[in-house]
Amino acid sequence: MAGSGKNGEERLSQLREEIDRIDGELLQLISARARCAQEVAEVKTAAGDGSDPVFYRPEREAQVLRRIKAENPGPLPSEEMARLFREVMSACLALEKPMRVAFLGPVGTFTQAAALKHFGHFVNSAPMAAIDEVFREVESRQAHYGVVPVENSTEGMINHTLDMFMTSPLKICGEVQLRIHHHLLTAPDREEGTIARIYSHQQSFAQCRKWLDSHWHGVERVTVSSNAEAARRAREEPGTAAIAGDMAAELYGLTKLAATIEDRPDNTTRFLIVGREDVAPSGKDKTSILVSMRNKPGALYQLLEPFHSHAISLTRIETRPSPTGTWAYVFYIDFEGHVEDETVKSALAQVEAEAVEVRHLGSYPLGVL
Ligand SMILES: C=C(O[C@@H]1C=C(C(=O)O)C=C[C@H]1O)C(=O)O
Repeated sequence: MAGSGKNGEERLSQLREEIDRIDGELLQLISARARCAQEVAEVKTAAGDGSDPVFYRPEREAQVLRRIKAENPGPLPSEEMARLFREVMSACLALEKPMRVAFLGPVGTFTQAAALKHFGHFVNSAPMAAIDEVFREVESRQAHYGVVPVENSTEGMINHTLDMFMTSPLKICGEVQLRIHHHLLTAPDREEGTIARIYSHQQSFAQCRKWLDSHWHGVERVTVSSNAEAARRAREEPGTAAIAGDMAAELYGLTKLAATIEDRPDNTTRFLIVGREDVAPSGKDKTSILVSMRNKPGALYQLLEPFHSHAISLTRIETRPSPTGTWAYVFYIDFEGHVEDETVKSALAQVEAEAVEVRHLGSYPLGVL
């Protein structure tokens, strides 16, 4: 039988020697890569104007990760290979100065998981109590970037985030999607029969509504400000449970009464990365704009026609009430392409001719991870 007996032992020790040799090479190669990244930072500093130079380049990172996925020979899945390289780049970048990334907290939220997925684990992630605080932290230069949720595949748009762009000067620099798995969690010593109250965030309750109705009908549901807060309470209060994700479960040492209880198996949340700089084209980009139109017949048609005639694919259009007047509206539009593309420029010029105001919220790489 393979793997047993003297031959198996010999083969194992050969393979371990081979792994040691490869690890030695990897060590040298990763170090060589890190020295290159360090030198890139020196060049950027020398070319800059003396003010805080920007080392992080979202479009370049997207290109590196896309290439890794395209050229991955296996057997590791491309997603996993990209995640490994994500961490290598994150460590290389942190050599210069670890970035500070503000996210919608507290610690243990899905937004923190999204921030670490996008930037890797070598950034300093800073929890904020509310979406507007994330924006303020970046606007006031206390953080390099911010991460906020913008839409969920089950529950729709997060209007608070959209509305921030009406007043904030920040740019969208990236997007990241996260599969959201919810669990019913309790402190390890609790009995299932003693649970009289379930805590969670309103979005998570909505994403697990059917499951809760059929399994925990009649048990009190209490909405709190985040999943992590729900987990904290479940840890402390006897007779309670929480709906939250893996990060919060781990953080508060909770056990799963039931795993992956979301009603839809493809439950996904999309997050935006906000920052102060424009992002150069990466080759596969998306653009977000905010348009306010005059309230007249055909306004929506006039807004959409230029995208159609330039064969630009719209990925989303949302309507929000305008802050300036009753029954006036602003449209949030996401479309494929970068604002530096000629077709995009031409379509936007046409929209601008008809609109009261068009604001470019950012062009950024399509999420890779
Ligand atoms: C090395 C660079 O700087 C940073 C580090 C990168 C990397 O490690 O590959 C990529 C982009 C930047 O965030 C660069 O601009 O090429």
